[in-house]
Amino acid sequence: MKIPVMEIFGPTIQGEGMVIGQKTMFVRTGGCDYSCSWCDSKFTWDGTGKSTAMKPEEIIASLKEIGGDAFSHITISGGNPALHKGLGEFISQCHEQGWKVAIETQGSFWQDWLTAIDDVTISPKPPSSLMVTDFNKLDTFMMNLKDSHISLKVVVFNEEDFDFAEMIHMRYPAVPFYLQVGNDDVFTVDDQALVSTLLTRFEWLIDRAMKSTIMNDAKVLPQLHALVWGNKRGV
Ligand SMILES: C[S@@+](CC[C@H](N)C(=O)[O-])C[C@H]1O[C@@H](n2cnc3c(N)ncnc32)[C@H](O)[C@@H]1O
Ligand SMILES: Nc1nc2[nH]cc(C(=O)O)c2c(=O)[nH]1
Ligand code: SF4
Ligand SMILES: [Mg+2]
Repeated sequence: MKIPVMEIFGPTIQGEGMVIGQKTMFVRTGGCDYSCSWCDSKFTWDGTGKSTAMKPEEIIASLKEIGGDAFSHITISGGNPALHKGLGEFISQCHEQGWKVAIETQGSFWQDWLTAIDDVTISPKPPSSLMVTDFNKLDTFMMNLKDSHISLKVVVFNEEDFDFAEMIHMRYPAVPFYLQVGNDDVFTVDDQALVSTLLTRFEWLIDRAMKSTIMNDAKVLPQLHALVWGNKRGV
């Protein structure tokens, strides 16, 4: 089964969440069932980017061509990679290569292959995204992954988003929880100004989390790749 691939890149570091700093290759699929106002990867779903339909073995070959032997971890992102049934075969083939596989998804769409993933990041969307979470779907999604290595990651832009993050953490208290700084200027090429803004937002998010008794065991992180490379793609 073919998979729509927008880009394959790396090795680079995972800049976000539960395995931040991990050396990894990225496979970014096309298409999303959401349309977040501040999505930093809009080209995967707004028609401005072009995908290539690839078989699992073609993606494996491309990863080897681009990354050589200098990696052992793959991160699948998008778009929403969970829209693509064909990724199941790709994940098996990665494991046959001895690679670990991580995924970034928002928890809106289930695939049975999700239980085969080594690191699952689920990122429900706060009010500022203008998306509305279907909690029936998310509850089932979380239940299905109860024996997996998972985490929740909520992007926060404002106080209302923080309240949403607290609600999500309370709903799934046993799941490792990450707060992530929102980038509200995903097109600027002025890296210095962007980094300065992001660090100010990071400081605000740290302060806010420190005041919250609900966030006593949360982790607060920036997008490390944005601090290093700004809005550059393919890093
Ligand atoms: C581009 S999304 C792709 C995966 C999946 N659709 C999702 O949203 O989880 C990857 C991660 O980037 C986060 N993200 C997207 N736009 C962002 C922004 N402007 N600032 C901070 N994080 C952002 C998402 O919340 C998600 O955790
Ligand atoms: N370095 C790096 N880390 C990331 N973590 C999540 C990413 C994503 O776009 O899903 C991403 C990305 O695009 N680059
Ligand atoms: S769910 Fe993820 S890829 Fe889809 S629009 Fe939102 S941030 Fe972008
Ligand atoms: Mg990104």
